[in-house]
Amino acid sequence: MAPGAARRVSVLPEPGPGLARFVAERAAAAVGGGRFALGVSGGSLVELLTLHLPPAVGSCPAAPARWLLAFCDERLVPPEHPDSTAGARLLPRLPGPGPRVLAPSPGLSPAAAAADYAAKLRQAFPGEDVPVFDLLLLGVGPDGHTCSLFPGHRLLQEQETIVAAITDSPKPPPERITFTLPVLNAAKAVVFVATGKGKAAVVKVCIQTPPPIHRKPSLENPLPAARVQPHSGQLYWILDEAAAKELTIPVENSIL
Ligand SMILES: O=C1O[C@H](COP(=O)(O)O)[C@@H](O)[C@H](O)[C@H]1O
Repeated sequence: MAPGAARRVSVLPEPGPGLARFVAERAAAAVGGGRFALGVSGGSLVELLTLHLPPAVGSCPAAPARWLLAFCDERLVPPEHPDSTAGARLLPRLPGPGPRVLAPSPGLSPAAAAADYAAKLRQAFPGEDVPVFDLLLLGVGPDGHTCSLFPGHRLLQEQETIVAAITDSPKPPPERITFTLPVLNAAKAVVFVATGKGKAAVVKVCIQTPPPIHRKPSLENPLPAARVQPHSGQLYWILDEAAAKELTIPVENSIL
């Protein structure tokens, strides 16, 4: 952990409703100061959100109309493709009026899509070198990737760009764009969500292996998800029992 950063690990029988309530509470707290900037990853997480977020955020002051919703990574496929996160069913299900959505523009090359999305972010976060999200919701793959940052990939070293293009993703589809670690680590709060026994081993490595603070991180270690240590924000892991089954540390049974 970065000095000063708080981390909580919660194991819930059904993470979806707890996660949705958590997002609603964060939204209600943040909109007092203006808007609620939320970043969402893809994969199983967006499916959980599609089911559980809409009923949790219908009422003011958590209402999505005051949100800025962005995608932490996106697979470069047409919006109607099942791999598209922005094209997933979440957005139409949120109660209206909907959030302001920042999504990568379809039909561009990976490099152009990354530059275009970075420009949209810069416009939405004026005056901030690195956009500071109120909350980022992230997943983790069984290999330890998060967003489209994969183990051993050179993008883990990226410090200048806020959105990077990847054309050799080991997980299909190969062309994607992704927030870089500086954006993930600038957030006020980051929540990792992992479910299922296929995530148990990587969850244990990410949560229980201390970061090698005594030396510059190598390409291989720590895993991408374990490199997310918000500088001054909070870090949460929300797990179901299967994903938590290899943990040997004390965990909480609530998130709020
Ligand atoms: O490819 C991706 O994978 C990760 C993990 O997805 P999951 O389905 O195993 O939960 C996801 O967080 C990321 O956004 C996505 O592009």
